[in-house]
Amino acid sequence: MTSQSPAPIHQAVIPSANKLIDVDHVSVVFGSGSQQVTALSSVTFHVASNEFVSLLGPSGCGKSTLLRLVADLLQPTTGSVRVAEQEPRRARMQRQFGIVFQTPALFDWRTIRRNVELPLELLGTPRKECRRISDELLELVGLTRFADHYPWQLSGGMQQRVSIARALALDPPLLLMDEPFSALDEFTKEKLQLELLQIKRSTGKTFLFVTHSIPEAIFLSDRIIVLSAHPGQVHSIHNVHLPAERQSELRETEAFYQMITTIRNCFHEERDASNVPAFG
Ligand SMILES: Nc1ncnc2c1ncn2[C@@H]1O[C@H](COP(=O)(O)OP(=O)(O)OP(=O)(O)O)[C@@H](O)[C@H]1O
Repeated sequence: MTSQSPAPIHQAVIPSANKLIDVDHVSVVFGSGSQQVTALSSVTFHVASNEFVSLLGPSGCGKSTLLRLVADLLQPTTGSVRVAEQEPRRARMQRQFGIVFQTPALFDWRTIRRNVELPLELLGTPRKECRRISDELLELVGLTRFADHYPWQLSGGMQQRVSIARALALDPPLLLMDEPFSALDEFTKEKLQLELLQIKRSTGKTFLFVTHSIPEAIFLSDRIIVLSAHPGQVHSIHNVHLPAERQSELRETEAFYQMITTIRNCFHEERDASNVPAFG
């Protein structure tokens, strides 16, 4: 759907106390003069506690910019962002969220265990407590027997599991993930997607997940926010009406294919309207 005929945006009315993330008419403009880029224009959406929400869209539509706003790595030009009813800066200081980036960014000279324990160490957590928490998290991500290995001894998928465990170390209610699986092969990617859903079930965390993969967004999410580019805007918001318990077989079902078609059509409309490829 084009900016001339905006898609209906289906947002359930949620009391503000239940909005873990509240993005309200946010615009972001980078640079000035002839270098000026409007990365986001009047973007509004929320994420409720316990939801898994994906930001989906073509390269350059502003997905990472949105995640950075929520993570207090960037300020909006106009509009407001609230996380747990507070400014992102306060939310960060209160450790309301953990972040996982596309590249794991682990410290090569620290063991896996000590990478996971780093945020706890920085807070002065007693040794025994660090150990108890890292034991739990390494078990959660299936890396108990690699605790004393170093990052360079692990595969890319295992390294990304470590960065998920590290993001969970301070037990934040919210995980922000910026294309965490996009550098991995298809098999590892699908395995980690299943594991992430298992982590969501066992921890009850809330997720804001950036991806440009339609099947990934559908498999993982409760809701998908489709963004259009130039400038980045909310194109449409889709509830994913698939079973809460998701297994690999789901990817082969009619309902899954149908959802892929629905979302792909959003991008075809966008491309037809602008006459440029909408999705790389
Ligand atoms: N620091 C910056 N200075 C200038 N322009 C920027 C800056 N950061 C992002 N942009 C521009 O803002 C737009 C949105 O970028 P962003 O990285 O958020 O998109 P994206 O959807 O995450 O893309 P990708 O999927 O390729 O990572 C792009 O046009 C980008 O070039």
